[in-house]
Amino acid sequence: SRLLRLLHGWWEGLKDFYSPNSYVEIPEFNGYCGVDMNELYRSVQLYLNSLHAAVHSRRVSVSRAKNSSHLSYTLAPDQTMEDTFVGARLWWTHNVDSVPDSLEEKRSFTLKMKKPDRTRILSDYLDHVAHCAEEYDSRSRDRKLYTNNGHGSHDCGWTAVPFRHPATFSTLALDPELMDAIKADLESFGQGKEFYHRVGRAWKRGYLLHGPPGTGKSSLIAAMANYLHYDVYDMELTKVTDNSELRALLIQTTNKSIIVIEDIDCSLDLTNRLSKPPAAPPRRLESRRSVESLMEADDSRVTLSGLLNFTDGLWSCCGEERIIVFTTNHKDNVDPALIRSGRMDMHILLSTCGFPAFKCLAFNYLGIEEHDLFSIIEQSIQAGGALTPAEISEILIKHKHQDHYLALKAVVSALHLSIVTTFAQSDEPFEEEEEEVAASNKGEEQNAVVDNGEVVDVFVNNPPVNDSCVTKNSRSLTWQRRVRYLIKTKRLCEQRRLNHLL
Ligand SMILES: Nc1ncnc2c1ncn2[C@@H]1O[C@H](COP(=O)(O)OP(=O)(O)OP(=O)(O)O)[C@@H](O)[C@H]1O
Ligand SMILES: [Mg+2]
Repeated sequence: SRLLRLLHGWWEGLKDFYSPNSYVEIPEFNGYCGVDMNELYRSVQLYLNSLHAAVHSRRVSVSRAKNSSHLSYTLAPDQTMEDTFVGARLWWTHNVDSVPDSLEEKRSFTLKMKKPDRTRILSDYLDHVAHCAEEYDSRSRDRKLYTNNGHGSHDCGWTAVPFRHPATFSTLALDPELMDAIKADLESFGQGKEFYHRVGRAWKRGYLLHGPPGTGKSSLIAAMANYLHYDVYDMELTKVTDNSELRALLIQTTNKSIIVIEDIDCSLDLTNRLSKPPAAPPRRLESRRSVESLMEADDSRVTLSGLLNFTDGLWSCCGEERIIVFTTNHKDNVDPALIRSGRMDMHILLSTCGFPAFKCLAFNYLGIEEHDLFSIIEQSIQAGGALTPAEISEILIKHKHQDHYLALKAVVSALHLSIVTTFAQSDEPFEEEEEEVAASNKGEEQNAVVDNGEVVDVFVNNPPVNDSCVTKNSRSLTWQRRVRYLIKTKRLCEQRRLNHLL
């Protein structure tokens, strides 16, 4: 049998010598006994999957992992698929051999190419394969949403569920300039590997999202995760018992992930650092460090300094491609140390809906890009109508089976109510000129006032929906004046009523 093997070897060598082709084998496992997984094998598998051309070859194996939403295609055993690279043609074959006396199989890919191509392109081609595979893996893998629900131990503090939030940048109603800025920032972060290494910074970035409830902070986080194909770690700070648990949680997070701490000002008493009673003077010559750690030991909760270490201490660099996002409704309540630049690199204010953002919502919810009422809505927003995207989407959902006119009219009413409420709460004096305009504009409103004094409600329930109420000079100003006039009348009515009561 030794002779046979020798002859076989010679025969193969001879064949190789005269064959115009060259072959490269990529086994699934390294070494003879096969214990180490060969990374390249997996890359080739992903690469062929990414080409999707595998689907066109005669036989493919299709599989789906449990809970996954993606099908994965692989070449069936002994099937061949063709690829091209810088003008060369290459053929991949998947080999599956059964191992004698065992249930296991020996798998490998064979790459066939013309002999001259081997020296010319092989190493570039394999780099290309690895690169495409990595890209494909990060795009197609199922992402996870992790949370520290308090049941986990230090070994595994996170529990995961599939992350399938549908928010994307195209469904998000945002000021277009802000949206572009955020996207550009995320993109340059995602491609910044070399940059961060070159300048000696940890490859991470912090975003502070602030703004009133319902302006899309959580939705933006989901859109960011979907945009970059990152996992999300939703950290519930109140469930973390102490700083060391915080660190343990940090270490367990994977690369390419967003770590979120919502309502940062509510989850931690961030003033504790400033309002802490002065520590008793150290009795002996203790080092400053140990005094600090004693102070922290007092309250075994997570402290501000623990959180600062979390965001940019040495341990925060234990991985790469991390984004940390804090959200808050009141930026002023957050300790400045926590959000100084370098920790939170970009501060994003999400506020009430501007007109472009409204148009985006109207398109998403009603499927319309233009409508007669749009100009009225634009004017009302300019005149100070402030509704959050959440409030507007709520109105649009409520009316989604009705006429577009009714839905938009409801938005106009809500905007006017918000203007009226804001103005009514302020006690800005009216200017002379406005008084005059108001006087000259007396009309239906006056009648309404005479009726019962609830002029504002009349106005709000019957918003003027065409240009008839707008003078020719300046639309938005007239709107504002009109509203202010009404408020003034309402204030007067209230005053009269109060006087009457007195
Ligand atoms: N900018 C937006 N674009 C589209 N939809 C939005 C936007 N903002 C809010 N919404 C809608 O309003 C709902 C609430 O938004 P979200 O949870 O993102 O607000 P939030 O800012 O995180 O509020 P909170 O401060 O209360 O956590 C979402 O379900 C979303 O559909
Ligand atoms: Mg939220």
